Amino acid sequence: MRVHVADHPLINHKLTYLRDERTDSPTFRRLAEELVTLLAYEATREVRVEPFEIRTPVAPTTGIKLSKPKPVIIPILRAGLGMLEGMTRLLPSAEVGFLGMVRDEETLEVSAYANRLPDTLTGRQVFVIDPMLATGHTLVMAFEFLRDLGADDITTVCLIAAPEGIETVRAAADQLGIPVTLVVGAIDERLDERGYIVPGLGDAGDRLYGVV
Ligand SMILES: O=P(O)(O)OC[C@H]1O[C@H](OP(=O)(O)OP(=O)(O)O)[C@H](O)[C@@H]1O
Ligand SMILES: O=c1cc[nH]c(=O)[nH]1
Ligand SMILES: [Mg+2]
Repeated sequence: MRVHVADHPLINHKLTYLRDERTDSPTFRRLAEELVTLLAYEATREVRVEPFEIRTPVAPTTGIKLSKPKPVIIPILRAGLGMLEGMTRLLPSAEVGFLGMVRDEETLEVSAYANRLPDTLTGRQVFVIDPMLATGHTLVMAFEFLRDLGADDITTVCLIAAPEGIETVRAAADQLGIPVTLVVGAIDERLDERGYIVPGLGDAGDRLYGVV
């Protein structure tokens, strides 16, 4: 698994405000969207393109356009929804699938409650978006769903990751035999005893949408 940490002052500036416990929900949502747009720039560096003949007002020229099949963006609900708008702004022609997953706050085990994905993912560029990679259990289960649909090219975009979770996801990607790229805004210090990222930002879903 390739890991790319987007080290950029604008990203670090926005992450700092996102982390700040004084940041309210509307501002948190705006920052999450802005951050994913910046990270998506890196995550789409290898998006597939093909030559495209055009004519400018001055002369004919060959440019490029995104090739088919269209990429697929998969937000992991709830918190991944907070990154969807920013991602589709950069890839407006992408299709969008959905995975709903929640981790048990006590056991940290994950369960899936929603699954609406294309019939096949073979040959498609798949972008999984979820702000937090903590233990990695959520992403591992997501990869298993995607592997069952034939996924062979996955890029995951996260705002913050814990080192422990990255290693878990790396091992799972190797075991599943799927080429995975992880693009992340920051790798934090560690997980605490409740499975929260330290310093992190708390519960991303709650901060985006309130406690349910
Ligand atoms: O790496 P893990 O330890 O699996 O944790 C990461 C997951 O935890 C959060 O979701 P959560 O389960 O809180 O659901 P929510 O998005 O509905 O709040 C987050 O958005 C990730 O999906
Ligand atoms: O720190 C964490 C860990 C998991 N999920 C979150 O939203 N935050
Ligand atoms: Mg949550």
